[in-house]
Amino acid sequence: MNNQSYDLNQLSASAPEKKSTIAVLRKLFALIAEEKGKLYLACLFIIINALINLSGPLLVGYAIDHYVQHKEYHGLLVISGFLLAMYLVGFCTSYVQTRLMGGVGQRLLFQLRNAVFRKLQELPVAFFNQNKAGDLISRINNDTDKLNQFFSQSLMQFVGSLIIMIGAGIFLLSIHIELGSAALAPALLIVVFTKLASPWVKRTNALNLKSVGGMSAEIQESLNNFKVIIAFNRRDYFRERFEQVNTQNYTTAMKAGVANNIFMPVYGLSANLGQVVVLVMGIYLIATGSFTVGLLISFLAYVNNFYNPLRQLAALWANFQVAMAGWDRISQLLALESNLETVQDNSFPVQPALLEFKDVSFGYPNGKPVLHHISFTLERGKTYAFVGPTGGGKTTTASLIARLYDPTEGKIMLEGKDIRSYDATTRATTIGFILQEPFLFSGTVRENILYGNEQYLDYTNEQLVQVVHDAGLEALLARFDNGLDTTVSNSGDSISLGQKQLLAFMRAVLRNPSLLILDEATANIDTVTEQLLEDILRRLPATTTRVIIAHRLNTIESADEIFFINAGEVNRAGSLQDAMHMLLQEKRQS
Ligand SMILES: Nc1ncnc2c1ncn2[C@@H]1O[C@H](COP(=O)(O)OP(=O)(O)OP(=O)(O)O)[C@@H](O)[C@H]1O
Repeated sequence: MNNQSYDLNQLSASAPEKKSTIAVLRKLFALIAEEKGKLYLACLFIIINALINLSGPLLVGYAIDHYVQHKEYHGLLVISGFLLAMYLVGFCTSYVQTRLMGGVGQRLLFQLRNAVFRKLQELPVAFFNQNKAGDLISRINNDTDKLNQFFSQSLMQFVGSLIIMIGAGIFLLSIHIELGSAALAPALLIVVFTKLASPWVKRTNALNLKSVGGMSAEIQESLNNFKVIIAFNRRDYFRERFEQVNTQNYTTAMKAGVANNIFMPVYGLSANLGQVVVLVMGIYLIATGSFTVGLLISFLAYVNNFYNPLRQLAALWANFQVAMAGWDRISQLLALESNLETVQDNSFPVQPALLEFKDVSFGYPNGKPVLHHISFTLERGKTYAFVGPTGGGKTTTASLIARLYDPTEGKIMLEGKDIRSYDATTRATTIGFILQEPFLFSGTVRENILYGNEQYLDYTNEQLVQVVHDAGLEALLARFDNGLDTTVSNSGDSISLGQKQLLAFMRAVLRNPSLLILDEATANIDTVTEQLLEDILRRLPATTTRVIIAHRLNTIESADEIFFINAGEVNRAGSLQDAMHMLLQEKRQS
């Protein structure tokens, strides 16, 4: 039911997206819909530029046949002046077009990165469990930039080259249909080759982007764990692993390089074939008197005008395949939907329990079941303890209460209503969760304790200190040298683990939740401070329900009820002694 896989690498392997190029381009253009005006203007300039390029050879041919051969230098000067003016206009339109498209590409990049980041924020915890941060960063940074490069640098060149090519083709056929057809014939070779080679080029680039993502994930993992690496002297091991992914990246990049350059020689060969055909046939036609020298020069220039853009198209086509491979990786991510959907629950429960598990089962995606048909209730104002052996399922149960995941079977009711019917904000204000490994943001103590709490955002430090005092948290704040202004850097790495837990505790208590879950929240705190936390917990409003997960049984002495969680079951333990007994007796089976 809710065991959807979010592993992007697995998804791409099992269901490679098959979308037409036009459909993809349409989707991308929709992202920059407000840039339409600029796109049209850039298109207009590129058309002007193409027309200038196309009319050049015709004028040159005309000048040779009418002025050079008859030695009419005035006419020649006029045509030369005209050509110069045209090329200057061409320079200006080309410059403006490049600037316009540079902006469009950057805005597309901006929109894409926003869209990907927004999507990341919508996705459930299961998604982050199954994907490596480094690979996601690579998708946001690297893959989106491939699209930017195509849009800002290649797209208009692509359009321009196409127009010049089509125009030159038309001129060639209209000047002399037989000679024109002969000149264009080698282009068929290109069409067939492009059709055959493109899927391979795209695939090779996709593999390369994937290995860039893999390398980024490897770097991220070793940077995150550098302390363990140094402490265990595992530098060699990580160096080897990095060398492995780097070698893989090198190999895929080399293959992508070959693939991206494969079009160039074939296109060059066709262009040369075209020139040779025209030269041979053209000289023959001049000899038979059915063609002029001026026309042959114009003709050769148009053959150039046809094949040069084609050569450019070879490079641009490769860029396009890279961009499409990048887009596939981005669109896989954008297509994911959170499986934590919101449901309607219009019931009006009378005096419901604060929280109820109704026949709940749960297992992680691709993992074994963790909870089997669990039912229990949590009443308002009571303190509950979850105990059990390591890996027994305590954190999983707490994560289900906070709706980090949905049950695979059964229902969880919050205040008598399906927990899935609450919006994320209401749920987060009702349920406070202090995680086993609290995460802090770089900033100050103030910013961290007000994280996700709109209520006190506008308070001055003095007012906030008063709030902290009223909540009985002042002794905790005193553990930080500069109080609210103490700097927390490196995502909390600059302070001790115990201090991190204190901050997470303050953050949760200040939100005044109806249900506060503490998952091993005091594991790194000294006994005196722990006593302090217990006092603070006791002073929470009488209606606040507390769920304490702890291995140290003394921390749960004050619990009203103890649940023993193990082997997929949740059982009432009765007293602390019972819990102790169960812990000693039970072998972990889950
Ligand atoms: N993100 C995850 N993906 C897959 N399996 C997981 C995940 N988190 C936990 N598990 C598995 O679920 C089971 C229960 O884990 P859980 O963290 O709930 O245990 P716990 O009782 O809280 O343990 P501890 O006391 O060590 O914190 C374990 O077998 C664990 O391996």
